[in-house]
Amino acid sequence: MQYVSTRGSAPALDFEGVTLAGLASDGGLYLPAEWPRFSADEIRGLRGLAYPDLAARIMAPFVAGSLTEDELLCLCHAVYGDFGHAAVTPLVQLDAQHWLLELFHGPTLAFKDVALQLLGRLFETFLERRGEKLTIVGATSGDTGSAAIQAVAGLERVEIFMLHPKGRVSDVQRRQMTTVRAPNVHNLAIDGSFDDAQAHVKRMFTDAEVTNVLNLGAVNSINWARLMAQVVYYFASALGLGAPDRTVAYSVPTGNFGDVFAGYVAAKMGLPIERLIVATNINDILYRALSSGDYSAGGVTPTITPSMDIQVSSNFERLLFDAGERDGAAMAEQMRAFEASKAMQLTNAQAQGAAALFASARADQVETARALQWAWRKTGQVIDPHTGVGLHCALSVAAAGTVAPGIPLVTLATAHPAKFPDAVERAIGVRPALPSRVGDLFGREESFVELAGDYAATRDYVLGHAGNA
Ligand SMILES: Cc1ncc(COP(=O)(O)O)c(C=O)c1O
Ligand SMILES: N[C@@H](CCOP(=O)(O)O)C(=O)O
Repeated sequence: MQYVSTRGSAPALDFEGVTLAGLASDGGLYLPAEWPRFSADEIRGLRGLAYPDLAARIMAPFVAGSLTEDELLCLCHAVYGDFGHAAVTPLVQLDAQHWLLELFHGPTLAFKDVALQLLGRLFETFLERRGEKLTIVGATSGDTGSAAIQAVAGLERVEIFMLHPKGRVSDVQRRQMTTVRAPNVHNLAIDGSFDDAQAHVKRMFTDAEVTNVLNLGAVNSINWARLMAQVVYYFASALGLGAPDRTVAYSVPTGNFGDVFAGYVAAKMGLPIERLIVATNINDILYRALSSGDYSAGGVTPTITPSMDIQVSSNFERLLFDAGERDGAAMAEQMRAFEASKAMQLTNAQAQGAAALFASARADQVETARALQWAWRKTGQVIDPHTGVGLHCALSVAAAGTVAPGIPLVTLATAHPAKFPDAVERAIGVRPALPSRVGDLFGREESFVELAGDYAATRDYVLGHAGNA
């Protein structure tokens, strides 16, 4: 399988190449040159497989040429054998139409573990093979950071610098990052928003001062391998609900557009997905883009769903490229203009391509709290606020008839409620406890460095400390 950049001028790479490269050298994001496709019969043949076996079958076409089927299967068993639930990503029924897909049974209690546990092992495999080392720079609004650090802490060939916006992640999220003591882990709290942190990270990949001395890698969803691993749970859940003989719709709490783009990939591969609901909080650039074509970033307002406090959604570029005409030069121009003005209008082809599968809804903080109350009172489920945004949007699109009553509507439960205990307790009066597998998070000492919000501060810190672990 070959991968091409959304901006058209970076070299095409194989799976090993894109996994280690992260961002393309032209600033674009890698996508498969073409989508592998499963027929309805082939999808039917996947029914009943255990999650690790299913994962290996779904991901096989994407890794072809870089991993053998046996190597991939071995990795999948090693990664998914260790989750806190035998089904890895279990479905929970809420009522006749609504379901939750629980994605938080990994070690750091959010959906990020599903992909990052695999990515850590892919790094080890490929770096060992090449005899190379990798300096990872990442940005997090809370969950990617903890999952990535957990996945790579202690690895000999990897060093990680993780940027989070100071004071804008939950205490549990911050402690999951800053209490990990490993010589290859650096936590940086920057003045600014997640968008600022993500912009610094992307800029480093195209800054020759950095790339001339460091072999940079990415753990954010700019790394294709992240999205590839997330495609699997769309297949697992849809198969469980009757696919391919029944269509399924999904409501996906969205920030960087990675998780919902994985659903788009599943649909491209032949999974019958009725609709993908892009569920946003009040930082609603994606809601505006998908409902009116206006993709313009305002300031970021902090909310009770901090992981989705994002206004520049990295992976939206992948959709614009693929749903438009896969024209790298035009995409590069469109993104250059957006980076300068922070505003863009979708082309007709992009808007129509997106409208075929996506719908969008938004939830403010009151609506989010009401969704938590609905889940608790009607079904006894304690859900996290990000899942609450997804559930509010699922309930509202179902009420509006956008998804017909006979079609199962699955809300992705992207984090464990105990990651956001204050917001959950305020909404339903119940304080969720951390599962014991997280250990004594509040008894451990924290360590992180505080940096100013400008790019130079981050770049200089990374250049000054890389390799000094
Ligand atoms: C708990 C949670 N829900 C939802 C999201 C949004 O996912 P995505 O950035 O893939 O759109 C995130 C952050 O990525 C998250 O951490
Ligand atoms: N919500 C995310 C933001 C980064 O998203 P990613 O999927 O691109 O890594 C987080 O928790 O850090």
